[in-house]
Amino acid sequence: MAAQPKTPDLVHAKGLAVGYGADTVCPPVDLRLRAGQVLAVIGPNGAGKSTVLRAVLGLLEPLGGTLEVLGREVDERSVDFRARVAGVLDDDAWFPGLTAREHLLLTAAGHGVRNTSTVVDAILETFGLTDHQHGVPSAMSSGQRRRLLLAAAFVRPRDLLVLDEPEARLDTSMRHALAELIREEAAGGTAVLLATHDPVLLTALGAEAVHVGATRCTRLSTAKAVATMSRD
Ligand SMILES: Nc1ncnc2c1ncn2[C@@H]1O[C@H](COP(=O)(O)OP(=O)(O)OP(=O)(O)O)[C@@H](O)[C@H]1O
Repeated sequence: MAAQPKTPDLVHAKGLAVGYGADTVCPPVDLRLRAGQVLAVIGPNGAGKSTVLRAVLGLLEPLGGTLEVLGREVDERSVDFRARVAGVLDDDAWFPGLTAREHLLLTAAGHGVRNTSTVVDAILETFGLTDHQHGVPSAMSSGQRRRLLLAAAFVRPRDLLVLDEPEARLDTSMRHALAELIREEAAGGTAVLLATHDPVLLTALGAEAVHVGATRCTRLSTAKAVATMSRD
């Protein structure tokens, strides 16, 4: 029987040290994430989860160890990286004069999506934003803006989706919908790396997790991760 081709890791970090200036914020972390997998990063407030995600997105230089995304050193300015990696961090940055719909159209068109109008209509519906599509983000609630940020990541092509606490500010029904969307992402072959504080989301995803602790980072099964979350 012919050997199965090895699926390359979309994210592969070994002894990755992250931080600000010369100071690391957490112990070194190992990450391995393949196409179609979901991996959570968990840990208490201030543990360093967002900082790890920022490094994976190429927004922070690693301070040590190795980090490869899409099989090579991270270069967030490369066309390939920008085309294939979508990230949602906890930062709202909007064009003040553009509506929700216009933001999504711009994102989709900028990433070469065809039939942008149809695609955007569907995403607006998915994220419950159809009735708010003609409003500007500054006139939306914080939860609606959060939905829009997430929608912008789902409206464009992606092989790797990096989400920082995607559950934040979402109501219960949107959280359920989000779990389903992430499951569909993985089923479609996208790799999903997410920081989360939500054991319900983690359980719904059945995802393994890397726990960022004070003295070490540990890869855990879903059940162990949920138990650990209750102690953080
Ligand atoms: N821009 C920055 N400059 C310097 N230190 C920072 C900066 N951003 C975050 N930190 C510090 O780095 C540490 C890790 O922060 P980080 O945001 O990665 O934690 P987190 O695990 O994502 O926390 P939370 O669960 O609260 O979102 C914290 O001590 C924080 O104060």
